[in-house]
Amino acid sequence: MSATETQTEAESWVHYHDGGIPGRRRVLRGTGAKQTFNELPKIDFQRIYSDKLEDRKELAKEVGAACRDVGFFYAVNHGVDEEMLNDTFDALKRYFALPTEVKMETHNQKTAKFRGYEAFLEGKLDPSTRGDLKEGFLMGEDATDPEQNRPITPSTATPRNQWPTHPSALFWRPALYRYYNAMYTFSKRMLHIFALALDLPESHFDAITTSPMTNVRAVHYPPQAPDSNDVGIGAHTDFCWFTLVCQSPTTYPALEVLNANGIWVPVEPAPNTFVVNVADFLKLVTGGSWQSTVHRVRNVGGEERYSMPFFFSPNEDARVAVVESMRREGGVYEEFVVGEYFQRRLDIDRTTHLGGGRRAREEGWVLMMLVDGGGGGGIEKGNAHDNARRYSLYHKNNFIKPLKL
Ligand SMILES: O=C(O)CCC(=O)C(=O)O
Ligand SMILES: [Fe+2]
Repeated sequence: MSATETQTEAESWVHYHDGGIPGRRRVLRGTGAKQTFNELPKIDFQRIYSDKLEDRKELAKEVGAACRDVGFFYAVNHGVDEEMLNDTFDALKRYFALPTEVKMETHNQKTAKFRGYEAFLEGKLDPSTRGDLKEGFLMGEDATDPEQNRPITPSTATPRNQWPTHPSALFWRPALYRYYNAMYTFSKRMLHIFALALDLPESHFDAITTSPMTNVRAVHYPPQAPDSNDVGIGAHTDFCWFTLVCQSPTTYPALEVLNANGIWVPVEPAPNTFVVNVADFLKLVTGGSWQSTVHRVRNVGGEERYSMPFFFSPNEDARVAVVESMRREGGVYEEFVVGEYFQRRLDIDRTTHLGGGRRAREEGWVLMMLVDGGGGGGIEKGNAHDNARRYSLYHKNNFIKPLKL
């Protein structure tokens, strides 16, 4: 049993953090157990490239069910070049093997958007741990990087990414850009499938994703002792629109997804597949009927592990709200600005080591009940601390008001 799980005679709870805010879920077994998932659905994505709308709609139906019931699925036959994906993993191995001083040239604390190198234990998604046992490198949308081929307007003229300049590290930028551009293109198609899954026209989200917020985080998880309290990445939900994860093939699964019974479901690495998950924004705009499911990484199989999540969100200045068809009568729905919400969540992450959770609350960030979505998360009535009731973090001045249930 890990440090994030506690046991008393009568009950056991699993603890996690959602937007920097602690939550817990009762572990349910036997007759008390709920209907929930015990594995991730595998969805064949060949149909994403079909010329026939019926094929894409059929795919969207499966995707919608997975988003509602699990919040996670495997995308198989995604069509993104396998050799390029393998080459990118090789580049990750090479990059993280570089001397620390080469990597620290681009330390992420030097940028407002947290871009660049993150050293071991600097991330701390679960404050009950000593920090995440991982190192990473974050890059993302940046109109000043010519690889992105975007018009530079005054508002986007400031560089966001940092790239190493040491000769031994020059391979890194082109390697990461090959991956970034391929995932970007795939994500745009994926967005059409999400729109269809919500019974919206395929192009519904196009207007708010003309220059989307996107990130690749390359991550290296060293092997951790199986009996330690460490985590590779602490239990959390993602704060983007959706995430695509490529994970390196380890024999023992390291990524784990929390089901409604408080059981960590392992996500086996499957060759040439993406693990796709709904994140907080998509949960938000679906009024909570799609799950942004809690997950974590514990790399206890004795192997080095590498992963490269691609995070996708709408344009920074996009104003979004719950889609019309998912609104409930009597609910209060306000628009919020994607970039503002995103930056605050980044700031909270950045300051976690410095008491970020408390500071966030002092600054007016509050935990609010979003909606009692069923499916993967389930509903746990009667316990105000239980995050299974689907709370989320919003700023009291700017964003969504609590929904009346
Ligand atoms: O490494 C992984 O498989 C997942 C990482 C993750 O959850 C994240 O970066 O948000
Ligand atoms: Fe994540």
